Amino acid sequence: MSEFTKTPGWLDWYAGPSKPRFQVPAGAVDAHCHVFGPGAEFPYAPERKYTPCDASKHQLYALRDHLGFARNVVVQATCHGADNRAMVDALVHSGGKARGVATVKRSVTDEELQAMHDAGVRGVRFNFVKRLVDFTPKDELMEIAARIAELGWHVVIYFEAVDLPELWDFFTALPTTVVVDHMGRPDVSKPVDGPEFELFLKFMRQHPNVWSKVSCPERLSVTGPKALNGEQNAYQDVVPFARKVVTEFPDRVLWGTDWPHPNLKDHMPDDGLLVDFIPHIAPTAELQRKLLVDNPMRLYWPEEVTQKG
Ligand SMILES: O=C(O)c1cc(C(=O)O)oc(=O)c1
Repeated sequence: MSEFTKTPGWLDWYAGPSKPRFQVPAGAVDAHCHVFGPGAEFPYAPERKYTPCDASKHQLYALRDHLGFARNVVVQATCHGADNRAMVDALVHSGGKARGVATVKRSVTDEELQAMHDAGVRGVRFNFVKRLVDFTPKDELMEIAARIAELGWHVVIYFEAVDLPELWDFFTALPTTVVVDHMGRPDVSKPVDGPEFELFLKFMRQHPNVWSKVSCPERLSVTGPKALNGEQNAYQDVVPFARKVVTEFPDRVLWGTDWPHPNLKDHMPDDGLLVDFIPHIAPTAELQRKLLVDNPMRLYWPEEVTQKG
């Protein structure tokens, strides 16, 4: 029994997801997911902004197998702050089938970074979403970025679309590959060719080190329909945005379930139906293979990628 009480209104992850109709290519990577605790073993951080339900590594890997994925990238969730033990424990017990993205402070030692590297961590996450984290000074983040660059790691950034102009100079000064969570959270009620999303596309066009996760339609969608009850055409309002990114930058996109879907307020999607969303945004077998296999392998398991040509 955990001593933690969930945030009021918390939606637990969807039990008994359907089997996807879309069969992901062999070797597919779920490149954005989390573990929560379990709180009794890996307590949630005192500075957290929400208290989730537990979501263990065993449950994550059972979902991986059920959905037909081969590997995971486990991203440190903000409810664990800069205590990476639950995430690292998931990597260590994955049989080499999971890599991770950590959250660290300036005080992290070189030995701690090396230990995380040995466990499979390949990136750090900088979070600018105000409801999730307190502000970390940019000079501190830049110092961390310079240190992790030495290890060949990258930086994952999470921000809201309206904040991109203010963060632009910082993001474009980062010395590593930069991976944007959830397409920079576009407001999909605005036009796909409007100034807000154009700025995001310009960010990717002008900076070839910037990648994007085309994840979280369930979070971004305004009009649905929801990925529930067998719905095969879920989150139609997100499709033009994600498809635009996938087709324009096919070698710099990643996809992830975002399981266990922290902080959803409206509904909890059936993860099997979320997988069925993929062919709507990556319509060809080649785009699907790049999105689900080639790109995440190049970023997270480069030593397993055979050099071509
Ligand atoms: O939008 C969110 O609430 C959210 C939260 C977290 C986290 O708490 O780490 O991660 C995500 O990818 C998304």
